[in-house]
Amino acid sequence: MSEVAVADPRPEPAPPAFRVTGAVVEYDGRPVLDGVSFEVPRGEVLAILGPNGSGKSTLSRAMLGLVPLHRGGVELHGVPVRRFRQWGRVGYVPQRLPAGGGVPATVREVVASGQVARLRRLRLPGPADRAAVDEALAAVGLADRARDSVHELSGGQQQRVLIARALAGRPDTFVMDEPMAGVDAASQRALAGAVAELRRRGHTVVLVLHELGPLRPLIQRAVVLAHGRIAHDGEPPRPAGEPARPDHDHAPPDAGAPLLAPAVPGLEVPRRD
Ligand SMILES: Nc1ncnc2c1ncn2[C@@H]1O[C@H](COP(=O)(O)OP(=O)(O)OP(=O)(O)O)[C@@H](O)[C@H]1O
Repeated sequence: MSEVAVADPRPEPAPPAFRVTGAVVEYDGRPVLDGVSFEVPRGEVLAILGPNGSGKSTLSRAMLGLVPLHRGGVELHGVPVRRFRQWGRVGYVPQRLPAGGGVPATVREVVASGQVARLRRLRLPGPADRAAVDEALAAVGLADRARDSVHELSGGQQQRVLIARALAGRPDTFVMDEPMAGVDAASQRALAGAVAELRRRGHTVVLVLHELGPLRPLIQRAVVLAHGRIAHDGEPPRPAGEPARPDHDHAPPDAGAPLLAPAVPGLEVPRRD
């Protein structure tokens, strides 16, 4: 009897959120990324670390197609970045709020702008979109600042606005470029709470960081750059003297849970009076 080919009932494993292969970026003929290859599986919280000028920001921007590669390739969710169209799945948090050319914008307006990739053309935001903005503001502890001008906020609070803007589009893949740099302690706690919630939900988060700081317990893996190359890829580096600890995975992801106040336990938001 001849054998009949039976389709494998197991679904194809999902492609990694990011696949970077032999990435080379040059400025003025000088390589600032020099053959970088790694993958970020879906649901991983990964830190890109390294000294000043090692290429961290360049790598994070190249992962989103914001910096052209001289050689190599980047795939997002299995699609070459140049052909990738599902930008509603991706939330990018740049280092700083763009100056905005003096145009006044409220916190709520900036956060709502994060939904542009999600909203189809000519469709006005509906109640679900407004609820997503409220939820994003609450997740970073800025619900009571929604009507204020972003330019009245501290640097740390503006950083929280940028994170809320990324959350508002309800993406499942985040790239955050130094979200903790120059940020006050309350905002650091708020940001760590928001990242903890993203991890709990099983989202993919890539963070460019100078140091792990309060995010340390949340980071599952670190890629350390030196002179544009990967010097380490694995367990996050521990501070000198700290013993190795067992795997610190927490509760399994829960995609249905609300992204609300528990993300920021006991947070005190500085008031502007
Ligand atoms: N647009 C640019 N034109 C020329 N050189 C650049 C440009 N952007 C970055 N560089 C250079 O590329 C190198 C890597 O910069 P990058 O910002 O990626 O490093 P980084 O590790 O993020 O540094 P930092 O921690 O200081 O932000 C640096 O030497 C930087 O001066």
